[in-house]
Amino acid sequence: MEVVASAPGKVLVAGGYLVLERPNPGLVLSTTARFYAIVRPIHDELSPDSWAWAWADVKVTSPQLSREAAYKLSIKNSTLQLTSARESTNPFVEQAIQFSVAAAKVSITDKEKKDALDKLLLRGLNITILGSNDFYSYRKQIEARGLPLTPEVLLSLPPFCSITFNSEVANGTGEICKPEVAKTGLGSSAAMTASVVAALLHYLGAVNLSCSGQSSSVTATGRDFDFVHAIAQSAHCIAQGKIGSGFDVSAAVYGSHRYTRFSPEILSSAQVIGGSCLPDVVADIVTRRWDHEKTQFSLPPLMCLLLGEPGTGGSSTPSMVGSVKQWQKSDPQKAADTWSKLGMANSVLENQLRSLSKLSEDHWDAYESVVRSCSRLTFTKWTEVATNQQQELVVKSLLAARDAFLEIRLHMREMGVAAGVPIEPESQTQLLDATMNMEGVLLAGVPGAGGFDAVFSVTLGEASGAVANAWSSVGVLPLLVREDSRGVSLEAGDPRTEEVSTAVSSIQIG
Ligand SMILES: Nc1ncnc2c1ncn2[C@@H]1O[C@H](COP(=O)(O)OP(=O)(O)OP(=O)(O)O)[C@@H](O)[C@H]1O
Ligand SMILES: C[C@@](O)(CCOP(=O)(O)O)CC(=O)O
Repeated sequence: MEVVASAPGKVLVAGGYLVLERPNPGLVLSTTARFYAIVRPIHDELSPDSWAWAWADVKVTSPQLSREAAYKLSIKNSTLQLTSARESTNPFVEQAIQFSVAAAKVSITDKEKKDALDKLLLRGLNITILGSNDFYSYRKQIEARGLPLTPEVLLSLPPFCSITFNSEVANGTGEICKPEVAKTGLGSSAAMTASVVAALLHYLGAVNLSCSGQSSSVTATGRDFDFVHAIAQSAHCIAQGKIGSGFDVSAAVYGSHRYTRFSPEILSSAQVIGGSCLPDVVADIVTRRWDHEKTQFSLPPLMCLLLGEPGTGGSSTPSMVGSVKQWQKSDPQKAADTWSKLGMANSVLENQLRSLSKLSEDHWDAYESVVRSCSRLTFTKWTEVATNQQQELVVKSLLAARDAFLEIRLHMREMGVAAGVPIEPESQTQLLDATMNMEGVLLAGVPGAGGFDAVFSVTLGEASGAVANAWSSVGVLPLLVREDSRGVSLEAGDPRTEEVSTAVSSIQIG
């Protein structure tokens, strides 16, 4: 028996910083970048005396990092004891395993099912973790080989490539920092945690994700997704050592949506965790009223999310968040004013995108013809394409979404200047302005907390190709990632064999 579950990476297109405080929403799009967790037993058979065992074997393999960690899992407490070298461990995976096993035990109360669960655990857990290439930055290697910064070069990489580490850097005190994986900022820890939790909870029989894979996770079988979310969010916060807004975990579980954060108090018991009481902590977490909100939201049809890596790297979300919070304290009036303007502009953007989705449903022909025509024109000419009332509505909404986004960018820049952090630094402003002035570009901005690391654009029709070419020509690497609104999902098998069979069938067809 083998279970494979996957969870996507995210892009926060609006609501950065504000989403940290309830009830401000964030608009988060999930992507084609996915983490996969494969769970299977270590032992085929249970030995007759196994009922007396107190510990089960756990093996975690990360082929891309050439890492393997071995543990003993306490059947009673659901806690892990490491039996291999410390270097190969990962706090997100460890917490995901402990929380999932404890959650399965808490949720399964039937005596027979409980015995079956213990038997399954005693056969050991063999967990393999794989992350799509899109989570990692290949910019430096591409540059070092003198290759062009194009999506085609990224496409030529084998799937689930080995991951290279950033070179070791000495910090100010002269000590060498642990090398870090070069990432694209899609939320690898959240996607990884959600995929491991989903695979384990399904494998252990605590949830059934099999009927939900195809449908929108925001509405599909609510209870199972909510259960995966509560466990993944708890494990992620404990592993990370802090409680963020959680939009990354939420997107990994539910897919694209409009997110309002959970109340941090929900995790108060988990924060005072002392190994042995994990089952009590999990029992508490799963009975809490999780008050995060997720409302259906995704890009309207014929719109494309594009991401680029400018390669100037270097911003750090925690310190940017810290500086913004500091500024809120030191200048509360100005901060409240900026936040209120940002909140309004975020809401206008959301409403215009919703209107566009609605227009596409109600008047598809008008919608399609306007979007296709606008995709070939700069925004200054968009009003000229409308020839009837419905088409005018589409153009009006496109332009209003653009204006709202320009306003969001303006206030994000103001906030950056006031807080002394580069939320939309000058180099990004130039790139984003140039991008927003190209044919068929609706939006271009910095995702999430902003900074130098990444840019995104939402383009109309087929315009993304020209934007990607323009980015390549100015040294911005266009990534292969697109929006995919699916959240956690069960997979038919190991994605490495899937990739091979798809490649083989495409060769045969070709
Ligand atoms: N393919 C992989 N297999 C196993 N572990 C991985 C893999 N890729 C990344 N990791 C681990 O995942 C964790 C990512 O955590 P980190 O806090 O760096 O990410 P993040 O801030 O969520 O990422 P991002 O920059 O993508 O938003 C690290 O512990 C890293 O070692
Ligand atoms: C600043 C913040 O709102 C967004 C951070 O987003 P990202 O990790 O840069 O994608 C922080 C948060 O919501 O946890």
